[in-house]
This record gives sequence, C-alpha cells and structure tokens, in this order.
Amino acid sequence: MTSLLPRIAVLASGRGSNLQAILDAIADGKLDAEVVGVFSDKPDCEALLRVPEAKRWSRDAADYATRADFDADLADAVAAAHPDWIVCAGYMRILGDGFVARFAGRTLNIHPSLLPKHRGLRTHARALKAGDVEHGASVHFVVPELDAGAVVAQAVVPVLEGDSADDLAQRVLAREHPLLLATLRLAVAGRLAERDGRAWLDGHPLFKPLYLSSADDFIEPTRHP
Ligand SMILES: Nc1nc2c(c(=O)[nH]1)N[C@@H](CN(C=O)c1ccc(C(=O)N[C@@H](CCC(=O)O)C(=O)O)cc1)CN2
Ligand SMILES: NCC(=O)N[C@@H]1O[C@H](COP(=O)([O-])[O-])[C@@H](O)[C@H]1O
Repeated sequence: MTSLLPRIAVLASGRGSNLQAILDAIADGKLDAEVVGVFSDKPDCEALLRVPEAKRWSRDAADYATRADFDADLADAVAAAHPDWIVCAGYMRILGDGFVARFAGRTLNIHPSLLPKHRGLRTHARALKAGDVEHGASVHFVVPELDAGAVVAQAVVPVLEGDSADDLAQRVLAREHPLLLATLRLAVAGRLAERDGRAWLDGHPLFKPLYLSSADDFIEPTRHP
C-alpha cells in the first residue's frame, strides 16, 4: 500500500548528517513524512549509505558533458520519486535553471551562514575573517541565483574568541539539524509556500526569517499589517 505521508527527496554530496537528522526524526515520530530518495552527484558519499539501496540515486557529474545534462538526469530521477518537497542537505552543486524551474516553490536548501551574508562556500572561514560576532545557518527556497532564495528560517550561534573554522562549523552544524527539522515540519504540514520571491507562512508573507529558539522551535512571527 502506498504511503500517504508527505514525500521528501534529499539531495546530498557528503556526510549526510542533516539527512540523518531527518531520518531519525521520522523514525522517532517527530516528522510526519517519508524520505522517498537520496540523490547525489557523488556515488561514494556517506549520505547514500544512510538509506536502503532502493532509495539511492547517484551519478558522477564528471561523466556528463554539461551541467544541464547532469541536471536533466537528476531531475528525471527526482521526479520519478514524486516528491512533495526537495531538500538540498549538503548538496554541493549549483542547480541549473531547468532543475530549479521544474521544482520551483518546493525546493529548500540549508546553508551554513546567516544569509544574505556569506553566500557560497567556505562560510565559516569567511565569517571569521570578517570578524563576525554571530554566525549560523539559514533554510531558504532555492532559486537560480546561488543562495539568494527567500529565507524561511535561521539559527544563530555566537562566534567565540579563538574559534577555528572547524569549531564554528561544529557549533553551526549542531543547530542546523533542529533548524531543518522545524522548517520541514512547517513544509510537510502545508504551512509553507514561496510566492513573489518571498516565503509565506499560513498565507502570510514572512518579512523576516523565523528564528530557532533554544527549545528548537519557532517564535511565531508578529503579523505585519
Ligand atoms: N541554483 C541553486 N543551486 C543550489 C543552491 C542555490 O541556492 N541555488 N544552493 C546550493 C547549496 N550551496 C550552498 O548552500 C552551494 C553548493 C555548491 C556551491 C558551489 O560553488 N559548487 C560548485 C562546485 C563546488 C565543489 O565541487 O566543491 C559548482 O557547482 O560549480 C555553492 C553553494 C545547492 N545548489
Ligand atoms: N553550500 C552548501 C553547504 O555548505 N552546506 C553545508 O554542508 C554541510 C553538510 O553536512 P551534512 O552532509 O553532514 O548534512 C552542512 O553544514 C550544510 O549547511
């Protein structure tokens, strides 16, 4: 019998700790959803090993002549899983316009910075170099421009004296997991949408991100007129 649970496709390129947080939350009854597939550009990545073989898809991007060719196969594989939501969880390739358009409004990414600061890569080292006193993670809708989509939610961590990039990465990662789960709970409950380049919650536009509390939930936004 086919499950009626909301269906999540996860794109990953590496370790997969955010994916594991999703799987654990589902197993613990803390996220009413199903991971219908894990899709990767790195056939030997650890993330793939976190789900049964039947739920894995991967191709070596180096085997494709163009980014668009890879993305086309990726998009077909993702579409075949009939996901309600697509989550980039440590997916380390820029998605082409064709993929983004095909899954517009239902593709989320977790990014290790307080967007719009530090889009792109090496965010922790850049935050240290910039002398930031706060850093963190953002969950945002994916649009063609890199890390420029509407930010849904953020978790903030302090930058401490003497922090290395790895120290900061670990502190941020520990908040990424509850941040992603709290956001996905809104998404799979049908409370989250993207419209006119903005994130909407319960039919109202979010004029600023939801912030993850120390209790790992969101403080409901004040309603703007
Ligand atoms: N069209 C979009 N694609 C992706 C987005 C996005 O917002 N729009 N988010 C990323 C995730 N990401 C940061 O959160 C990110 C991933 C990859 C890169 C990047 O520069 N990748 C290079 C290759 C880097 C490498 O192989 O080490 C590339 O694709 O050429 C930057 C940011 C997911 N995709
Ligand atoms: N630009 C994308 C990016 O840097 N994403 C980051 O990759 C890590 C993946 O960890 P995981 O594989 O253990 O979930 C996470 O910190 C995520 O924010």
